[in-house]
Parts: sequence; C-alpha cells; structure tokens
Amino acid sequence: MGEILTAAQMRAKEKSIMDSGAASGLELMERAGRGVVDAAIHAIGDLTSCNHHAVVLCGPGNNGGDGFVIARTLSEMGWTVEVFFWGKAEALSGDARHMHDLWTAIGEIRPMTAEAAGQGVCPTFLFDAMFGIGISRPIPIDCARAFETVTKRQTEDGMKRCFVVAVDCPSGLDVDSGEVLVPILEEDADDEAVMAYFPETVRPRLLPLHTDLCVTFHALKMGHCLTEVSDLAPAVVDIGLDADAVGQVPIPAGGPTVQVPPPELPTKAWVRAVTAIGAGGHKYDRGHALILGGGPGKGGAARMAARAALRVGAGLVTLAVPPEAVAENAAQLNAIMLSEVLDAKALATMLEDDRLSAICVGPGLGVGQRTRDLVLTALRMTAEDGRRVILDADALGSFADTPEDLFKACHDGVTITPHEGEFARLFPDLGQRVRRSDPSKPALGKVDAALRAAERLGATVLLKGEATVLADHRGASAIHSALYDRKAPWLGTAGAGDVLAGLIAGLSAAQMAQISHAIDLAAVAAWLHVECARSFGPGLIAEDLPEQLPKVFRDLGF
Ligand SMILES: NC(=O)C1=CN([C@@H]2O[C@H](COP(=O)(O)OP(=O)(O)OC[C@H]3O[C@@H](n4cnc5c(N)ncnc54)[C@H](OP(=O)(O)O)[C@@H]3O)[C@@H](O)[C@H]2O)[C@@H](O)CC1
Ligand SMILES: [K+]
Repeated sequence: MGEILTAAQMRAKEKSIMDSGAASGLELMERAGRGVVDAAIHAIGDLTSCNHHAVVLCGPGNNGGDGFVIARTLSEMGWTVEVFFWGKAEALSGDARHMHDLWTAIGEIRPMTAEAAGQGVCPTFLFDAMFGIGISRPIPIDCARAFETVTKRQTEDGMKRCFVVAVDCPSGLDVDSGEVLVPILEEDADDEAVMAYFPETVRPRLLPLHTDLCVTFHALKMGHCLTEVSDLAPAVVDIGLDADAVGQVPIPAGGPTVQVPPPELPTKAWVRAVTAIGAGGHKYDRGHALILGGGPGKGGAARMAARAALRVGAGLVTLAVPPEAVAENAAQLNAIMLSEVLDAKALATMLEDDRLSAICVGPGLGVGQRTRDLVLTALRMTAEDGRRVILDADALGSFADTPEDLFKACHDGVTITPHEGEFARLFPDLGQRVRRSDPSKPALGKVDAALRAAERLGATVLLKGEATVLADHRGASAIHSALYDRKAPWLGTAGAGDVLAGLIAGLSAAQMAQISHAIDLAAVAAWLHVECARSFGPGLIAEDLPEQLPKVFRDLGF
C-alpha cells in the first residue's frame, strides 16, 4: 500500500511468506515471471502486427530464474523465444535451477555473448532478466554488450526496435540507492582523456541499458523512485506477498518509506487530511506566516515565498525585512503585509506574538552572521511552543562551517529544505556517500542519508531533487518522484525552491495543521509544487508557480 521497499525489506517479505508456508519460492517465481509477461503484453497493447518473437537474457541468480519462467510462458503461448544465459546451471539456486530445467525441456539455451546475441531478427520483446535486487557491483561487460547487440538487431521494416522489459529492475540498478552500476568499457578504461571527460556521475551514460518498461514485484523499490529507470512508469505485479495472507509481516527497522501522494487514497482526501485547504473558518484559523526577507535588491526570493504562502492558504502573511528594504518591498506588495526587522533582537520581540504560527527563514537573506542570529532566534523563540519553522537556502548556507550550532538549536517543529549541494555542506559525511565520492564505499541511498540527517537535527528534512526525499526524526520517510508521467524538468528554475519553502510555511501556519506532522505538510507542499509546474508547463518561471494554485485546487475538486 504505497510502500517503497529496500532490497532487504523485499527479501524479508519473501522469506516471511515462504516461512509461513503461504507460498513456496517456486510459486513466487512462477507468479513473477507470468506477471512480467502479462504486464509487457498489456503495455504494448496491440499484438496483431508484431512478430511474436522474444529474446530473454538470463543471469546467474533468481532474476535469471524469472527469465526462464518468462521464456516458458511465452513459448506456451506460441511465441518464438531465444534464451541467452550468463552463468552456470549447476551454480543456480534451487528455484532458478528448477525453472532452468523446465525451460531446457522445451527450448534451447545459448551462452550470452555479444556475437551470438546479435544474430537473428529483431524481436518484439527483449527481456532483461540478468540481474535484479541481488546486484552489488557493475554488471559483467559481456552482459552489457549482449544486451546492446540485441537492441541493434535489424528489423524487417528497418524502423521499429524491440520493446525492452526490465525484470524487477534494469540490470545494474542498485535498487536501494538508485545508482546505476555500469561497467566501464575496457577500451575506455585505458583512455585517461575519456575517463577524465566523463566524471563518475555521468559515466553511466556511456553504456545505457535503455528500458521501455520495468516490471517489479509486490511494491516499488527505492531505486525505481529515485532514478527514472524506464520510459514508462514501472509496473508493479502482485505475487501474493500481501501481509493479510499470513498476518502482519514485520518490516525491518528503517521502513517503510512511503510514496507521495499515497496511492491508496484519493489525492484530495490526503490533502484534506493533512492541511486546512478546503476547510472553512476565519482567516485567523488559517494562521499567520512570517517570512523573513533580505536587504535592498535582494527581496525577490522572500516575496515569492510570501506569495506562495498566501496563495496556498495562510490567513495572513507578513514579510519582515531590514529597514533599508522597506521602501522597495512596499512598492511591490499588496495583500502581503510588511514589517521591518532590524536584527535578531527585533525578531525575538516580534515572535513574542504567538499568532505568528509559521516562520520561514532563508530565501534571499544572505549568508553570514546576521542570518545565523535570525535563525537561532527563530528556533529559540519557537522551541517551547512547537511553532513551525522552515529553514531554506541562506539559512542553511550560513551554518556550513558550524553545522553543530544548527543541530543543537533545531526542534521537532523545524523543516529544512536543502538541495543536494546544501545538504552536502551541512552533512559532509552523508553528502559524500550519496555522491559516492569514495567509490570503495557503497553508495548511501538518499532516503538513508535524509533519515540520518533528520535524526541529527531532531527535525524534518526535505531533500530537493527530481526525486524529493523526506524524512523526520521519528524515522518516517517518503519519496515524491517528479519522474515518468509526473516529469516537470522546467521546475529547475531560479526561485522555485523559494516558492517551495513558502508553500510549506503557508500550509504549516493554519491552526488545523498544527496537529499534522511536519513531514506530511512538506510532502503536500512538494506535491503541489510539482503539480503547479505541470499545470503551467514549459516556459515556467518561479513567479508562475503560486499563480497556478487556484487551478490546481479546482482540478483537485476543492
Ligand atoms: N526470492 C524470491 O523468492 C523471489 C525473487 N525473485 C527474483 O529474484 C531476484 C533476486 O534474486 P537474487 O537474490 O538471486 O539476485 P540477482 O539479482 O538475480 O543476482 C544475484 C546473482 O548475480 C550475481 N552477481 C551479482 N552481481 C554480479 C556481477 N556484477 N557480476 C557477476 N555476478 C553478479 C550474484 O553472485 P555473487 O554476488 O554471489 O557472486 C548472484 O549469483 C529478484 O530481483 C527477482 O527478480 C522473484 O522471482 C520473486 C521471488
Ligand atoms: K533485470
């Protein structure tokens, strides 16, 4: 139900079902393989003009076992199936060996070499059943080459190419981190210029295993949500691991991570349950958001955050700026109120008014001592009463050299909204592992990194990106993916992050929202942010985002 699992959690689920006797490994594998065939045929739709020819690439583990089931299933349906195998039959697991033997009773197996795989007609389907959740290092170069040569087979009409289906995940995807473990071509490895030109982060592009559809089992895995693994959104096949069949299956510590928005609920119901959007009441019930703004000529970021806070539903929004920036802001604001705040002492006095229910600090403030003081004052003045504080941009950048000061001052009403760079400056040890600066250490998934950061802070972390990861100090975590059919690449525009911080502040201000967890409010904000970008489309600039909210709310049914 909307859970996103790690490889270990998936294994635990499988083991628990098998130990309970509700299903054997063989039954699960049979359901998995057949489920992939159903999903692939469903995705392609009309089979009348296809050549009913499939190639299955099987690896040495249980992912390969699924491949043998796929081959047999299609063969039973009258398809011509070619199977290439990388591994040794005698080294297969019991289940995969059984499926291997069932296939060899009806069909041929050839060793997986690029040369052999390149022969023959272009198939309708290429199934990648080489490596699944058991991968731990880059895939063998022969496997990558065999894959590539099948995709380059000549078609009869010279136009179409085969439809590639990844079984569980594209081979080489680390399903926990979303990292693609791709072999380095031997000839390139000797070429210093090539290696220098393609830094670690872009090297995967040298040898992409292009996938049209990924079919996974029981639930999405982290990697499917952190990286766009296929052109179509991944399909999830039910293989009978439902907890109801055997009572609750415990999820190992650290999970479950959930999808945003939760697929099991209508989105409107979710938004309604977490926020005050759509609720009646007085403007004071909707709270009063305070946005701190920067000096002269630096006010745009905070003004955009303030406008987002007001549009998303805060009853009142005040922008508080240094005295010398008052005139500039007064000329630009109408519904948003304006105050001056000279320094941290003035902010403390202002925050004695507890009707200021959410405070956003960071956009356009500038990095330095004044910002540090404002942040620490906002945190001190809200530590007792749990008022919500959103720290973004310069509020985070100002603590790059003294992150401990920030960690000590944070409380459970705080949400920080770093992008990857800001995150790495505040948490260098975690950031380095997410970026895998040291290839000898396994990559740390963004979810794990955010959870560890949230624990250090005792607060909520929203780590921005195409896949936005959310985590809090209680161990809750979530992913909002702007991938697949929710892609909005034009959201990467100046000021978009400021708008997101304003959205969180605006949602957090309402009286009703005080009982919601900060992570849930931030999740709704992240979803609305992308929804606004999708609603506007290409050409978007940050100012457009808040202006899309009325349409997004109407489309939701409010
Ligand atoms: N459990 C179940 O009931 C169900 C499981 N299901 C399916 O099983 C899949 C998981 O199976 P899995 O655990 O066997 O892992 P898999 O991904 O096939 O690969 C591991 C093998 O590859 C090897 N290997 C790894 N990296 C390598 C490399 N770079 N180069 C060379 N070798 C490498 C590794 O060897 P080793 O690391 O031990 O040397 C091992 O032999 C899962 O994704 C799903 O498809 C479904 O049927 C549903 C029921
Ligand atoms: K695979």
